[in-house]
Amino acid sequence: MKKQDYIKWDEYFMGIALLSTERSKDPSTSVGACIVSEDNKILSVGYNGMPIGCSDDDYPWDREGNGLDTKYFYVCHAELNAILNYTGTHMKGAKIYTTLFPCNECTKAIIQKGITEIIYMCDKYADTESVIAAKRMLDSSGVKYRQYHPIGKDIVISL
Ligand SMILES: O=c1ccn([C@H]2C[C@H](O)[C@@H](COP(=O)(O)O)O2)c(=O)[nH]1
Ligand SMILES: [Zn+2]
Repeated sequence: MKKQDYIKWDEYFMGIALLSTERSKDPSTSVGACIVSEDNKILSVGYNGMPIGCSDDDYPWDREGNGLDTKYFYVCHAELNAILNYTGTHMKGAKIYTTLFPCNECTKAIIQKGITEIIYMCDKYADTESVIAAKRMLDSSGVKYRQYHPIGKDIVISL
């Protein structure tokens, strides 16, 4: 008889998005994303981080202060990184698993690449204009989104 306690696709891909957050250097919000084809093949992954050549040690991670001294002008978002990291030809009909609901800028890129479903974990910025705008664009373009609800299974990875 086959093993019964295997994880389903949602747990597998959200698990990879969650593992990707472990690469983020953001001290307040680590985000991970995993893009998956229609037939459940992983196309790309990403996390929020500074652009190539912009040292994690030289650029700010602050949330507040003078705009140029905060992270917001510099950090590349997880979903955008996952899209940019993809080396294949197309991602039409793909799904994106992300640990945080995408902002309006990531949402534009998601729509333009032909991704048709967003599975997100946390929506802590639901009340912000960015996420309200994101949902408006998703609704207009017919991109589905649904929240992932953890099943309460702990998986320990010993490294
Ligand atoms: O779509 C998104 C929105 C935000 N992020 C990243 C950008 C920042 O590194 C953090 C948010 O930091 P706060 O301190 O919570 O403001 O999340 C992202 O990757 N994708
Ligand atoms: Zn974003």
